[in-house]
Amino acid sequence: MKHAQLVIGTAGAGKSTYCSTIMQHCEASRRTVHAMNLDPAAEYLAYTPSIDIRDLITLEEVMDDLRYGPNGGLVYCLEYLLDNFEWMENELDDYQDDYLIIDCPGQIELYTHFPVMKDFVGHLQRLGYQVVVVYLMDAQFTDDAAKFISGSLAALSAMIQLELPHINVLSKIDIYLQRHTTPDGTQPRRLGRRLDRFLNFDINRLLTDKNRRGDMDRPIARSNVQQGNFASLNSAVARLLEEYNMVSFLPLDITDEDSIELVLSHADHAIQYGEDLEPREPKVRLCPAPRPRGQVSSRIGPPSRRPRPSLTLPSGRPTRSDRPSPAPTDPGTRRRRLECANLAVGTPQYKRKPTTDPEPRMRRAHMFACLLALLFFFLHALIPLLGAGPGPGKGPAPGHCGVLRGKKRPDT
Ligand SMILES: Nc1nc2c(ncn2[C@@H]2O[C@H](COP(=O)(O)OP(=O)(O)OP(=O)(O)O)[C@@H](O)[C@H]2O)c(=O)[nH]1
Repeated sequence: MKHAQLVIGTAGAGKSTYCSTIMQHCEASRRTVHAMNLDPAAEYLAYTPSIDIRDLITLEEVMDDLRYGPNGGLVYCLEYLLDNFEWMENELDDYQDDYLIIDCPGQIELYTHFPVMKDFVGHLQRLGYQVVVVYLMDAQFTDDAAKFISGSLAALSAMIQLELPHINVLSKIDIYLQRHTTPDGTQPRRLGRRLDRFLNFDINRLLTDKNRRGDMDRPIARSNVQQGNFASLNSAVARLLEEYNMVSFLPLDITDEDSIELVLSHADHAIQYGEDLEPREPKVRLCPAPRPRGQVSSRIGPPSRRPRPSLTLPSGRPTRSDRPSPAPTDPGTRRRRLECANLAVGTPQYKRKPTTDPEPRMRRAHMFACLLALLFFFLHALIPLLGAGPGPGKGPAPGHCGVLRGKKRPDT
């Protein structure tokens, strides 16, 4: 199974930064990920792409040669890519089984109006790729409820147009937190709750909350949502999105490893990444030599499963480097744990023999049943002879002396 993330979003939302952040994060956890740049106008990228549309065509060439404007030129470049998709197939051949992160251009109409991106995804799917869309929206959109609603509608529009598993991400949370932090380093008490309303699209609260001065440095601007000619339309659209639970967001703070992991794990889950991976064989020798105390290889053990982080606000959480390292374990305990781990993965030399072999037990039960049957048979055969005495019609044959029980043989 092949997997890919299609990273889209408004211009400057942080798509390239997201790609580079995810790549670094995966590299650190020894996961192979390759980036593909689909922006023919990109001048600077924060990562090194393995596949780059600029190797095929650039916006500059199109604008110079065909005298197109930047937006028309961009659409032309992507259509040119689709017309020459064999080039892309050749490029993809080098990364057959790898996870791809595809950095897309920032023109939102490519996902909401034109069919080019949908066709591009169709080609990928024909090659066997499972694709998830990661839609990025800048956290500064939360400053204004109207802006936020229109950004959410754009996300919804892309979701409907592309018809793919879809994740919405509120990017640049680090900047958002910084902006709301006072010079003495404290954050307003309501900051988390305020952000939560956007993440869960609790627009009802956004529209009805009183913006008391002093609650926030920057109160949510609601004026253009609740006033003017479009107040009812705005409210209706917002309530529709909220009631049908169509849009929600994950926070992304690129300075917080847990936040990055949260977004990545949602994306992985959406395309079932990792479910077809074979658990790696532990590297253990068949007849392990006794290890000196305290030298236990930490690589041995069952394949570790990353705990799925809960969907909580990243603010104020310690980063991975801040967390205290676990207390050292004594070598004896570690050895016992290692043995347990090896038992759990069924390493041959540690396979425990069943304490009782089932075969002899079965045989014994079988013999016992036979004996019982024989005894039963003999009892049935002997009882009439021994106990019953001559009954009517069952007496000894004439001339037979018989056995007279309890009676003396009459003297003759
Ligand atoms: N502090 C911070 N800066 C960010 C973050 N994401 C992006 N930026 C900055 O925002 C600017 C734009 O980011 P890009 O990653 O180039 O955005 P983009 O969406 O790829 O831009 P286009 O491709 O032009 O649409 C750059 O200066 C980044 O350094 C973030 O999470 N935190």
